[in-house]
Amino acid sequence: MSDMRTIEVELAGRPYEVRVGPGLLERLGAECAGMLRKATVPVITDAHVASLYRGKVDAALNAVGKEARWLVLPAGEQTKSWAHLAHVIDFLLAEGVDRNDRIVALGGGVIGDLTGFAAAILKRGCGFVQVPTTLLAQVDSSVGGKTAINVPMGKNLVGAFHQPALVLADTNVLSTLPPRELRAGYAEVVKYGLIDDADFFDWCEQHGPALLDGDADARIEAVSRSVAAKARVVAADERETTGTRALLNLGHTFGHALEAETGYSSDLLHGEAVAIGMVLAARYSVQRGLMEQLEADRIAAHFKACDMKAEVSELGLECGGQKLADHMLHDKKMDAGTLPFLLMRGIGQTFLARDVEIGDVADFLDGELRSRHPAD
Ligand SMILES: NC(=O)c1ccc[n+]([C@@H]2O[C@H](COP(=O)([O-])OP(=O)(O)OC[C@H]3O[C@@H](n4cnc5c(N)ncnc54)[C@H](O)[C@@H]3O)[C@@H](O)[C@H]2O)c1
Ligand SMILES: O=C(O)C(=O)C[C@@H](O)[C@H](O)[C@H](O)COP(=O)(O)O
Ligand SMILES: [Zn+2]
Repeated sequence: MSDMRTIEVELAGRPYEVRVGPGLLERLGAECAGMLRKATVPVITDAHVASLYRGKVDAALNAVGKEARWLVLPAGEQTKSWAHLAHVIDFLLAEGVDRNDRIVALGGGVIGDLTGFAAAILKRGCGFVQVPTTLLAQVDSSVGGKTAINVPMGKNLVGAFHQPALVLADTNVLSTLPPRELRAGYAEVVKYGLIDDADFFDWCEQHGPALLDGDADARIEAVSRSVAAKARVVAADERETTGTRALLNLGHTFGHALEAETGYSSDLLHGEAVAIGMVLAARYSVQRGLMEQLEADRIAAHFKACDMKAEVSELGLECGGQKLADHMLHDKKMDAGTLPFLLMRGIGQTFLARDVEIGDVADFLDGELRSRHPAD
């Protein structure tokens, strides 16, 4: 398979591989055969993914003498909940899963985050394999071991760091992903360019539209470059203690507040919120005199060129800036009453600022919620 790429996540004593390329799903059994100790393999997925890929996964496991045992959950962000976590745990216990077994998370970030969290707490931790099927999950959520559910107080507020044993990202499955989901995932691709790789942002400007239109090579390139970027950050700061991993949160303090305000509904997908959040982070950086207006305009223009929303004013929210700022107080980066914030000195120059006043962010958001930008 010449298009196959392997990226290693180098964690001391616990390294694992992320394999990226077309056709990995058909080879699922063979790719992880050495890790599957029993004849049955629990596979957690959602209803959309099951309807598309259950047959392929059954065949791939049968080919190595294994049988998939399925738990099919409803699709969507609301599934990252206490109720579904309990459902997964009860299923795994009924399946007799031991600590040394590996369970499979087949789906997008919702299934990966939920299954990963269940794996973290089942018998104090069992192994799991991530088989991400959305662009977002392939470039971001399947790698790095952040697992979580949402609670009424906020996004991902209950979870654990628990690394997968292996990640298999079959880029062919992206062909069935709805265009809106593809674009949401693409926001997290652009994020890596904005954090510390201006050349990759240039690449996104050149190849992003083709990637979204179905260019298979561009997809493999984007997934593997994104995974390599994330793997470097995770290896440097696995548990987000030094500030390095916090860079991956660019746009998320704004984004999570928008998701909370829209009730984690399908009106606003995580990646859509992050795209708008990164534009807001860039504009707030401009307002603070850190970044050139032209650079922030370039980011918003790129999302618009990809038929993505870049303006918070387009969401039609009825709240003011203070309400969004209130959601931010539940951000996991909160530290003794202050909120470290990801700001930018330019494209590829993101940093963690520790002197941001929440009231100032609320005022800035008031302006953005009402504003129409010149490129609109
Ligand atoms: N753990 C992390 O580091 C991390 C990183 C980024 C995002 N996240 C989390 O990931 C979640 C979002 O993940 P997502 O965008 O993958 O959403 P998702 O899991 O809800 O998947 C999006 C939709 O696509 C469908 N789908 C999945 N694969 C498909 C395919 N190949 N073809 C057709 N349809 C398919 C799903 O059924 C679902 O309806 C959020 O909860 C976010 O917080 C976590
Ligand atoms: O892996 C990370 O670290 C990230 O921050 C990746 C984000 O894209 C992702 O949405 C993550 O779940 C957000 O983390 P949180 O700690 O803010 O919930
Ligand atoms: Zn994210």
